[in-house]
Amino acid sequence: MGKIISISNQKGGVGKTTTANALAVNLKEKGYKVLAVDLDPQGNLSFSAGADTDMSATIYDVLKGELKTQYAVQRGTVVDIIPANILLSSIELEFTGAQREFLLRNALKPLIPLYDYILIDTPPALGVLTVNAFTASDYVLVPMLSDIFSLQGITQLEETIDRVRTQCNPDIQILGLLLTRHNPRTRFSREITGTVHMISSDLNIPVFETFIRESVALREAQSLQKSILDYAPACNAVIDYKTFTEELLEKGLTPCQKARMS
Ligand SMILES: Nc1ncnc2c1ncn2[C@@H]1O[C@H](COP(=O)(O)OP(=O)(O)OP(=O)(O)O)[C@@H](O)[C@H]1O
Repeated sequence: MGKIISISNQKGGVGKTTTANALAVNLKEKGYKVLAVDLDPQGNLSFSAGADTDMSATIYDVLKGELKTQYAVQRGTVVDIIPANILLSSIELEFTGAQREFLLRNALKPLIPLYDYILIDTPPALGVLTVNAFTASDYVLVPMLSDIFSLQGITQLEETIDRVRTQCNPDIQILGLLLTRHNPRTRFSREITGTVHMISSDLNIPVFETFIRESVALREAQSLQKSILDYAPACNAVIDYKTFTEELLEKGLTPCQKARMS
């Protein structure tokens, strides 16, 4: 049975999409069957994975109940993906009924036996889409920048996850905080890292030992819709994401049973 992981932080531009893409590529490289789900109306993960978002079905059609989930899966240039486009932004207004938090969870159920990992890229907000992602997920992974604004949002994120745990998904676990675009050599970064550790121990959320350094090659690979492992295997951030994937797997993120190959 596949494990579902939301990559989430309500702050924008902290590396959610990049982490979803990099983790998907690395897990696939290790032989796992991986599905990426773009739940961000900006559709950046869909673009970087080489998915078509104009003519093909998207997660919006699935959540509206107009299409079986399987039919929205595309074989992207990087991994299998259910894409998103801007239409998804109307979900907040369109879905006002009871049980609306469970739409994604119900939609993904038939795919769980087919994949080892399902990675959900969430939008930079704590609205109905993110709550749907948390309700569907076994785990949440929180990328963050080493800056003060990122720190301020962590408590609010933790409260939202707590609320989902109480109301919709008692099993959800926070995997930890992943520092992205991090430069440990500046004094400021070191100071912030100290504060991150303080907050994380207050909230009982681990910080990953691996952090991700800044590498322009990541941006290039995304804009060329290429796998980061093919495009720039030796660049710092790509090496860091590989190490991070190992750390994640070592810390117990193993699927219950390898998915059957389709
Ligand atoms: N380690 C890195 N090195 C260099 N650039 C990076 C790195 N991580 C992310 N970026 C770049 O930073 C920008 C924001 O990253 P990304 O889109 O992954 O953030 P996000 O949290 O998903 O954003 P949003 O909240 O808008 O969805 C992108 O242009 C991405 O290519």
